[in-house]
Amino acid sequence: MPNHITANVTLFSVANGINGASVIILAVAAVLTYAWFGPSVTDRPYSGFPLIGKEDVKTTQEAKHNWLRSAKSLIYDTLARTGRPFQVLASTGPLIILPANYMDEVRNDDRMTFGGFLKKDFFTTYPGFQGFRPAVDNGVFTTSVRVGLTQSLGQVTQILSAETEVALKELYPLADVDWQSTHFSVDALKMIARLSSRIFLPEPLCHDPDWLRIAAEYTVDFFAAAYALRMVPVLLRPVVHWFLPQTRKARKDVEIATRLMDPELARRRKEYAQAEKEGRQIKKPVDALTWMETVAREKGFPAYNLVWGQLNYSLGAIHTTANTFVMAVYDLIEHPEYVKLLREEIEAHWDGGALTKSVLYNLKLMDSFMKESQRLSPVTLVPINRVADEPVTLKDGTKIPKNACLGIPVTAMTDEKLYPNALKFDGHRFYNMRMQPGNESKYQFVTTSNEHISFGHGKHACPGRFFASNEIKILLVHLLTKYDLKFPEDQGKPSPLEIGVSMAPNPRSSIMYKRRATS
Ligand code: HEM
Repeated sequence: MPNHITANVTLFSVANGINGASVIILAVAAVLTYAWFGPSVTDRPYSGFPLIGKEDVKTTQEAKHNWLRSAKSLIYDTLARTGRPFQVLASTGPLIILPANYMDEVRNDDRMTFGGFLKKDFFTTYPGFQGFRPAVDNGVFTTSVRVGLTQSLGQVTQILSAETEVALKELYPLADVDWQSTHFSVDALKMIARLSSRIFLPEPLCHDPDWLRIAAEYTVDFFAAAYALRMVPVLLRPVVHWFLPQTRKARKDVEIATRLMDPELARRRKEYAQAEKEGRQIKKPVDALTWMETVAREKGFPAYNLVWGQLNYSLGAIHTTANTFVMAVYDLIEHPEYVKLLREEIEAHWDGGALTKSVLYNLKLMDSFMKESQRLSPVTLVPINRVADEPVTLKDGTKIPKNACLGIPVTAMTDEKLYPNALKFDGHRFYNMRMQPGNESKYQFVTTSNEHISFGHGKHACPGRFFASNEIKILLVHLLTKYDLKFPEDQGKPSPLEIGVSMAPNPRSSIMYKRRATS
């Protein structure tokens, strides 16, 4: 403490007859109170961008809550009115929103990084948050998805299909009975966690109920912990993160995942070391542990943490795919004419035997249907997120300060100039565009563009989208051929829960299902 302050404190305590301990307690309380309620440096808006969403509220906290409640209208209304960059106070602090026409400039510019965004927003240095460390620390995780997972798609399609059959039978077992009700988004999360784990981890670990719980829940626990910690002033986070129930839960998940995976990792290390000693080639299992281990060795990261890598697979793959799948199923129920058309398409290309990559490729109406569903119901309103690692001046003179967070929202996906009748669901939209000469690869579910950015676009476009596409198609094939679906009489298509920029199906909403007589 500087001398003059110590002197003043001493004088103050002597004058008031308060002992030293009380002064220290009072001083700590004052610092904590200031830290909690005082303005935070990280919440200070950037210069040069109008701040939207704080006009009618007094405090930063209120502005952050306003963003959580009304992100969609703040983005759409402001861009419709001004068409210009602006900033909001997101729960993470100020966030610059750039209109869609900045896409070309941002998507491949290395000065604005996706890893920087994860690092800044998700506390990757605190225990419990290690699930995003792999995506931030080095390129091993992303390369393992881009190369290992994508190249294995042919090999894993049949495994996914067989696992889907078993999972569906277990979840919806009853044959020859009337309509049953279920919370479909909860089931979908279980199914995607199970299918993805079947590919990412070896047996029997992939079926371990404790692991399956982590695979489905770590994302929720992780984001809940991040939200809770963001509400704590920056100065106090290094201490408070040890005590919040949400951060403790995330830490516990990482502990359990480590305990579950350690024996398998130790077994593999021993086996590979022995084989190397004997100069023997071994056939490694096709799973994410192998993909990450291979890339880590090639890139020179022998101490790469495969448990954290596996958690990163869950964070990236499971909720995103489950939510996209649920939205597609809701759209199917809302547009039953497509149930008939998609069943006909499946019948035309699949004999009920092995479900191959090429069968999935030929399901072009299903592909279009999924893309249309994702266009109107993306899992996030801002799929492109970056942090500027240095000051950046864009072509029109817009200056992005160093360390600023920026995002590009999905507004182009409902732009009438790009999509006639943009708000109307048209399952044939992309099928018809794809059938135009020269367009075969332009409008597939996995194709990214400035006009369809649900998987991002450019350098960081989601490398897991090919796998996600196959997983969703396999689920739809089995669901459509084996079950009839409808909404309960008293409930239409459920609206998604909108929390900030996240759009998630409401877990309380139900659908009805009935096993088809022919299945
Ligand atoms: C429907 C499901 C999915 C959606 C909607 C989705 C969406 C996204 C988005 C919006 C991005 C950021 C792109 C950008 O900034 O340009 C992204 C990145 C990424 N996704 Fe996905 N994703 C999905 C499934 C998956 C799956 C199954 C995996 C596999 C593990 C995965 C792994 C990744 C990785 C590694 C990145 C970072 C890429 C990079 O930094 O270059 N995603 N995803």
